[in-house]
Amino acid sequence: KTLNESTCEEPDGQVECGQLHFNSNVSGGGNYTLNCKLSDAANDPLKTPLTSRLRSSYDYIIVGGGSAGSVLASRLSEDPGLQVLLIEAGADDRNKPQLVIPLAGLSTFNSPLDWAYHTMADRRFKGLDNKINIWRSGKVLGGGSSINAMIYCRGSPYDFDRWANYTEDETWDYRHVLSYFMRAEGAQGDLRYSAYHGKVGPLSVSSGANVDFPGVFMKAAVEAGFVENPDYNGASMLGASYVQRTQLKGERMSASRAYLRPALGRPNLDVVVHTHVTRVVIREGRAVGVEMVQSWGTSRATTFNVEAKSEVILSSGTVGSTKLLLLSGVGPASHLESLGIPVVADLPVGQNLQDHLHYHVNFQMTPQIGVSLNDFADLGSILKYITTKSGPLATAYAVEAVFMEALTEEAKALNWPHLIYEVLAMPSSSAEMKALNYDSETIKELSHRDQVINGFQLLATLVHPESRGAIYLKSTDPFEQPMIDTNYLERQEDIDVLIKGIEIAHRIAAAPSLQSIGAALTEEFSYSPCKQFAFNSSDFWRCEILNRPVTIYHATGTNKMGPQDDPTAVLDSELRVRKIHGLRVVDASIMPWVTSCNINAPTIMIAEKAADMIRGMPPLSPTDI
Ligand SMILES: Cc1cc2nc3c(=O)[nH]c(=O)nc-3n(C[C@H](O)[C@H](O)[C@H](O)COP(=O)(O)OP(=O)(O)OC[C@H]3O[C@@H](n4cnc5c(N)ncnc54)[C@H](O)[C@@H]3O)c2cc1C
Repeated sequence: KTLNESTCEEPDGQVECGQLHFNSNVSGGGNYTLNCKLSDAANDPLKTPLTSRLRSSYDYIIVGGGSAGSVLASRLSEDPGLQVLLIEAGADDRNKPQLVIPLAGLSTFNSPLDWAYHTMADRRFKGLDNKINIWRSGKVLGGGSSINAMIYCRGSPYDFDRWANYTEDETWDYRHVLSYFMRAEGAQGDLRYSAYHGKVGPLSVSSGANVDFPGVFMKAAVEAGFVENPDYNGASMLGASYVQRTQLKGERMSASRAYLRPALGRPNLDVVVHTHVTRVVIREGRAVGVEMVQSWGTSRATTFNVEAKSEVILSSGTVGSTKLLLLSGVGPASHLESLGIPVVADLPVGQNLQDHLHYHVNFQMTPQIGVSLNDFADLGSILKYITTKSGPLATAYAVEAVFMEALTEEAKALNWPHLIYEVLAMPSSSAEMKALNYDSETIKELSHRDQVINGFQLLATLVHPESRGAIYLKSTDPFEQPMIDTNYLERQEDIDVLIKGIEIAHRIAAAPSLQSIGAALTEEFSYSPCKQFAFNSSDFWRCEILNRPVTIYHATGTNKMGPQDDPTAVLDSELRVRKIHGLRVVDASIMPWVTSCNINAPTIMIAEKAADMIRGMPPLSPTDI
């Protein structure tokens, strides 16, 4: 069945455009094809492909048009006196309905719009195919913000005060960064009335439920001891809240859509896509430009060099920026020497890797309320979305509420959660487990989940991991994926927090409101690798957690900023690469510690703040509420 008419077209005739396919197998319903005419499908003057119109030099070259790069390109090009070039390895994001209809973003996984980085095998992760994780990562304008779950969460004030303390730079404290969060934000609905939210910024943030489901969860959370919190980005993070989403009127608001698109017509901003930067050119301790390879459609790859008069800014994401620094001779000397790369600066690039992991606790329930798995792809939902831009297709990948829990009195006083529960209004399925790279044996053993039509998941998330991983190069080939040693769960403390998280998830499910709708664990048995342990014992959960750790794609920290005298820091607090002139990193990799929540909002804040630093403007005045 075809539901609408398409006007979408890709400039190079590549696929991905205009159509979305929904398969509603569970309900026995048909296959639906949605041809989209999108409100944002304007004829923006994006320059594709790379042409002779490119200049030989720019004041600023930004590598990577993701969350941070989109903000920087927009803010720096506000100054008509500056020539700015933004280089993106992935595709143009316009005319792609899967990047607009919120739930449809899931279809980008393992597509050409996803770098799909493979981590190194870890023999402890027996339930994962080849014992690896696959890190989703947007290879498209907007980067992660074009494919992410759209949860808008800034983090705890303490996160930023801790950064400021460590870097000895007070402009990173909460009061200062709050001004940048607010500059970025264009709050919608009730959020507009809060003093903690920005009203006129480009990044739209919406709140409120899309399905009937979460009301009962909020009630259950309160019964289980959480306070109801109207705004986790407000006075306190802790408690149970409806999720806030980077969306406008039911459509995804990526950083590209918010920042880059309105800037595309500026004569001083050039943007190229399908163009992969292979190296930063560094001469006599100064970054003077970049080398890049362009491959467009079937055309032959071409190598170009472009010069930077002022700075090269790496916004290629935690994996991409780390890889580029290493390829350019900036990194641990012994590692670079082992690959024969001349050492330009011996710095701890790639170390301090941190990520957020979670454990899915799966529940079934009697089908009295809310949505079922069928509802996410059925004709009713599609029509609801088309007519009202709401319903299951508008959810943040089915996350409708979040509960945040601090485990100690000290953390409670700091407003600093140890655990976050994302409440997923959807039961697990083989398709989901496959996307998480569970191995076929595990999927087979858990295949009874496919029979659960009404259910939900509590994603217990470890917020402050103690374990640290690292990223290295496998070779000097710029197109080869790097080695990502996640080192997940190396520290017992991390496992202990997740076990506690599972306990609390059970407590929430035991609350009267959820019991009244028949909430029960989807499985109460030990699957093969953990059979030697009694179900529900700590050893059992430890085994489960270690067997298949699941990331929520929050890799950070590999190019951390720090104080001048700290040999573990790659950048100074103005995000300049130490020992090199004219080179900065501005993206999620700069965080010394991962924030207490999802990382898109803080990455956008970092780029907003960096734009002022780069332009030599004073920081925004602190906000005191
Ligand atoms: C599936 C998924 C779900 C997520 N859910 C959420 C969520 O709900 N809420 C939240 O806050 N965060 C979420 N995140 C995390 C968040 O979106 C990212 O951490 C954030 O986008 C990182 O921004 P960045 O600018 O550091 O990097 P990116 O946004 O990844 O940008 C890097 C850009 O650089 C480009 N690039 C890389 N290498 C090169 C090169 N050599 N040459 C040229 N270009 C290059 C990439 O293609 C990309 O466009 C999620 C992430 C994923 C993948």
